Amino acid sequence: MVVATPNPIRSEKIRNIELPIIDLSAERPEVSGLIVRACQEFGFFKVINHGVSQDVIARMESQSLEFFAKPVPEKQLAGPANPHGYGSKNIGFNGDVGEVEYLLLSTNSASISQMSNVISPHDPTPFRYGDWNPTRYLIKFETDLLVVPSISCELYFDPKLLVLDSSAARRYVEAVRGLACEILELMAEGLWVSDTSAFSRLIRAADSDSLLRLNHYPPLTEDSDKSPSSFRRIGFGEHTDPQILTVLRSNGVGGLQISLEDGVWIPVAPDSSAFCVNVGDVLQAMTNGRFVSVRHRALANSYQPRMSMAYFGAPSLHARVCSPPELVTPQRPRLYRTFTWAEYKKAVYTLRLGDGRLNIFRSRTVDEE
Ligand SMILES: C=C1C[C@]23C[C@@]1(O)CC[C@H]2[C@@]12CC[C@H](O)[C@@](C)(C(=O)O1)[C@H]2[C@@H]3C(=O)O
Ligand SMILES: O=C(O)CCC(=O)C(=O)O
Ligand SMILES: [Fe+2]
Repeated sequence: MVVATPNPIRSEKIRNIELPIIDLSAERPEVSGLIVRACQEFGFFKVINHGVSQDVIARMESQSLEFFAKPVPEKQLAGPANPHGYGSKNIGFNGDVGEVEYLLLSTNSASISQMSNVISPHDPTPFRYGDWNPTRYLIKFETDLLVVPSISCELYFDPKLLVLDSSAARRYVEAVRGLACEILELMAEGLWVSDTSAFSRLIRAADSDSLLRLNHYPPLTEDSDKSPSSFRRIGFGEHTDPQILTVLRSNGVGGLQISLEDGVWIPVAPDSSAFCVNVGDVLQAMTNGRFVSVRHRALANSYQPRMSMAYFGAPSLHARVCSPPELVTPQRPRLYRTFTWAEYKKAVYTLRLGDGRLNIFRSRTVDEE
């Protein structure tokens, strides 16, 4: 007798709620008020009229598509993800898996431009510094794909970024970082924090630890198991984003879901004119719990490939995370102790994808501070 196993995803409750869509071209006080409300209620919202040029987005999307369309052995030259680089199915270092392949890149502009200076298509003697190292990386300039040895030298750089046209990636990162800073300043204004750069300053820092992640969720293949249980697959399991703010775009294929109450998932409709923005753990801590870092996940579509591009705005490793004074009051005592992003990141990478980490940083009692 064949016993049908219920698909855990299918039996979950799904509720259709439209996330707030905030028009950034509206009046500033109105926009900041709407953003604050969305971050308190949902931790997620969409922005339209965001000012990021369609051309910058289109170039980055086509780079991303081009990368994922390459044969696996070529993509693997940019791996393994440790944590930066190309990864497939394995997420992080603690056994998490999903139906996703990805490229995780540091956005540290100093390191990118150092590398571009070292390897320049117009420079007849491109490799000027350091000793040769046998590791091979894919380096792409304009339309040429070269496989060259990387160099190990005292300058820090992330050669894996160069699997993409570095100018497309740099422009995209600059544009989304600008958008993230604008949103963080609107948040500070809406919360009546007098230092309106208190949040944005952290991701503007030249040594900020921000990341760009390109995710590709392949559909089922011709020879895949077509039983009902294989139809809706977990692409990226449930988690919260550890950083300050995430700015995400996807192609027209849905899959992102957020969880507001236990067991109820809310699908986020794909929208090519919008960016989806969400509060990260560090912003929950910095707002002293006013804003919520909400659990979310991505399902892989059975028929169409989903692609998403996420910018994670993070502080620099040594930056201290604490709430501005206006957000700590006798009625709302400090919820989290001060910590550095390096400390938090260490906890993130020690734990599993779905583990909560902010609780480790809760203030014990006000007296202990
Ligand atoms: C399993 C893991 C992957 C992750 C680091 C972690 O140990 C727990 C958090 C994961 C996450 C989720 C949001 C981002 O995609 C990410 C880059 C991050 O900062 O935290 C990933 C990490 C990763 O894939 O390296
Ligand atoms: O692909 C998506 O829509 C979500 C990806 C995500 O949550 C992440 O990369 O942290
Ligand atoms: Fe996420």
